[in-house]
Formats: sequence, C-alpha cells, structure tokens
Amino acid sequence: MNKPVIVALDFADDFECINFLNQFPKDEEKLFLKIGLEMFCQFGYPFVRNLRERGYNIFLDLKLHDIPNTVKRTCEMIAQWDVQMLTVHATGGSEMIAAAKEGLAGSSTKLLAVTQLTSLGQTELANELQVPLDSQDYVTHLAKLAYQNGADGVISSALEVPVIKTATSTDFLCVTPGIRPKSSQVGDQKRVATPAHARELGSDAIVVGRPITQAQDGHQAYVNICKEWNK
Ligand SMILES: O=c1ccn([C@@H]2O[C@H](COP(=O)(O)O)[C@@H](O)[C@H]2O)c(=O)[nH]1
Repeated sequence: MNKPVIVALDFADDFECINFLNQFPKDEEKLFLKIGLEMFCQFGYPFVRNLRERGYNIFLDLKLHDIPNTVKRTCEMIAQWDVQMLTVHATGGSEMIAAAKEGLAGSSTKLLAVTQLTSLGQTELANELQVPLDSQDYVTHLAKLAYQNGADGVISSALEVPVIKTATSTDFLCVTPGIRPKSSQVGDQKRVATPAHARELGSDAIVVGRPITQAQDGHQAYVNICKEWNK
C-alpha cells in the first residue's frame, strides 16, 4: 500500500466539507482524512462516525494535553470510535503519554505525540517558549519521550524525520504536516517541506490541508501531491 497523503479537513461548515469530498471519484481509493479541532468542536463525534461509515480512514487530531487521568478517560472513550490515529501533545509528559496509551488499549488506534508544532520555528522556540535547545534536539528529545512511553509515533516536521528515526526506531511512525508543494503559500507554517522532500527524508505519511482544500480544483491538487509523494 502507498504511504498515505492525509487530507486535513479544516472547514468552518460541514456542507462545504462534504461538497469538497464529493469531488473525489467514488471508485478511487478511500481518502485518509484528518479531523482537527475546528470541525470536531462544531460537529463532534457524529461527524466522525458519519465519515467512518462512508469508509474513510480517520486521523483525529485533538492534540490532547491534560492531566493523565483526564487524558486516559478521554482515550478510553475514543478507543470505541474505530479511528486510525489520535494525537496528544508530547509536552504533557511521560505519565500523560503512557495514560493515553492505556486508554486506547484494545483498540487499533495509533497514538501519535505532537513534538514541536510545525508553525513554530527556532526563533519562537528560543524567544517565546524559552527552550534552550535547537529544534532538531528538542524534537528528538520529545520523540524519545513519546517512544519510551508507548506512543506509536510522532507529529513533527519532515525535516526532523531522520534524527527521530535514528533516536527511536525505523518503525516509529513519523507523520508530517507543514507540507507545501513548490507553488503553494507557506502561510503560518515555519518548518516546511515539499512532498518529494518529505518522502526522501523518510516520512511515513504527510498531512496536507490548505494546498488541497483551498485549491481551485481540490481533487487535481490531491492527485498532483500524491504523484510527487509516491514517485
Ligand atoms: O505540528 C503540527 C501539528 C498539526 N498540524 C495540523 O496539520 C494541518 C496542516 O494544514 P495546512 O493547511 O497544510 O497547513 C492543520 O490541520 C494543522 O492543525 C500542523 O500543521 N502542524
């Protein structure tokens, strides 16, 4: 199976979202969709269930970050939803990551820990967050924490994938947003890579939102990105 291009569904409106999905031919391989905070806060679990029932794979990007007991109980509930991936923030710490994994026990949902958001560069890390490490070292540190506490993988920029795989395992999943084809606007993302570069660096899956969802022809943009990614 090809490594997935996961489409980030960041729409304000569920009709707009379903219209977007209807552009994709029915006989094409089912899309892997990311539902993030914007849509989940408005449409909740019924929306997730609806898309699962239509056969889509779902990455539920809730970026949980709370005390271990709260995260564990939330994960126990999500474990029953049959979603393929769920995120927590690695900065929640070792106990929280382990609690999330315990909560997902018995389900096939992969637990991914967000390292350093791809919208944060070296300047924000040093000046705003007062982290005295460079991005590669900080991301590697958080990836090791996630690995040692049972996560199945991490969210990072594609730029850090080689150091993460070396510090953990080649099987440790690296799912990478901040993907921008050459002609796309970077917007609020800081640590970006093209689909081809992400493949060369060893990403296991790429996450792409606006370059597809805001394209004139979303389906064609998706097809072009898949071609570049799977070359
Ligand atoms: O570090 C992170 C973690 C999550 N994201 C999410 O991925 C998509 C990217 O969307 P684009 O429109 O392609 O920028 C978005 O839903 C984010 O919430 C991330 O970008 N970086």
